[in-house]
Amino acid sequence: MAFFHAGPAPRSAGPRPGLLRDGLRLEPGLKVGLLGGSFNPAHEGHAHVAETAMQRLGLDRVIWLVSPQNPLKDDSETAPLVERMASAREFARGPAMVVSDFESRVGCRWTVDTLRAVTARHPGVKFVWLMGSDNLATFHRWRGWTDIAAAMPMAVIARPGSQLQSRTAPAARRYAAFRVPQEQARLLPDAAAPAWTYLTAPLNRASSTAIRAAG
Ligand SMILES: Nc1ncnc2c1ncn2[C@@H]1O[C@H](COP(=O)(O)OP(=O)(O)OP(=O)(O)O)[C@@H](O)[C@H]1O
Ligand SMILES: O=C(O)c1ccc[n+]([C@@H]2O[C@H](COP(=O)([O-])O)[C@@H](O)[C@H]2O)c1
Repeated sequence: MAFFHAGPAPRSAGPRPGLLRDGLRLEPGLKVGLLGGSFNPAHEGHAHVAETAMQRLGLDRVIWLVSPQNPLKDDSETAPLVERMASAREFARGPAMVVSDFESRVGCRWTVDTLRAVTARHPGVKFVWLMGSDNLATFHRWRGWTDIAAAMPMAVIARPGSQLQSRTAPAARRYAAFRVPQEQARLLPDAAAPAWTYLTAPLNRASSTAIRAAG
């Protein structure tokens, strides 16, 4: 199957830059996971999330969206974007993983804006938002969180230390009726938002905070 079509973007996509550089575009119908993160630095936990989602959801691609700055985190500890892009590339192994500076190029910091920009630029692509369960626990504090949930289906990957808290979080309760059992996770990319699933993969303990503390 051809994943990418090289050449000019179609008229319907407009002239605006998309998730990929170099004149490449994502074919309509592709199932694409979006893994937003600070990657400060990247680590095996990110590869674990991306690979788990790829396998369990049957994704064609996972795009690692390197955030210019998490709006809820202190920026004094954030390494320059070029360093975090390079770090993400070290762990995003294989042709199905793509590291993107889209948010920096289009000037988005808030995920709700990013998802609007992404879906407008890539009509017909089946996107799924990916995140660890620590982020589900605090998801209700994100700007426009109900709009994010309405923008595309979401897959949450279990992370040590946040599993119980995330399962009882306001977002989990609000969208309980739209939860797809993990045994049926392959249906998620074709499901209508706010469908979501919670994947209890084997756990991975890696964290950027621990790496920074050790370094
Ligand atoms: N070990 C892990 N297991 C599950 N999800 C993870 C893991 N590590 C990171 N994630 C998820 O990957 C995404 C990007 O994470 P991020 O770049 O913030 O790394 P982090 O290790 O959480 O960083 P920090 O410790 O600085 O907060 C988030 O959705 C986060 O929940
Ligand atoms: O938009 C928000 O309100 C918001 C609040 C917290 C985190 N995010 C996004 O969540 C993703 C994971 O962030 P992080 O720092 O945990 O890697 C990343 O894409 C952030 O931009 C987004």
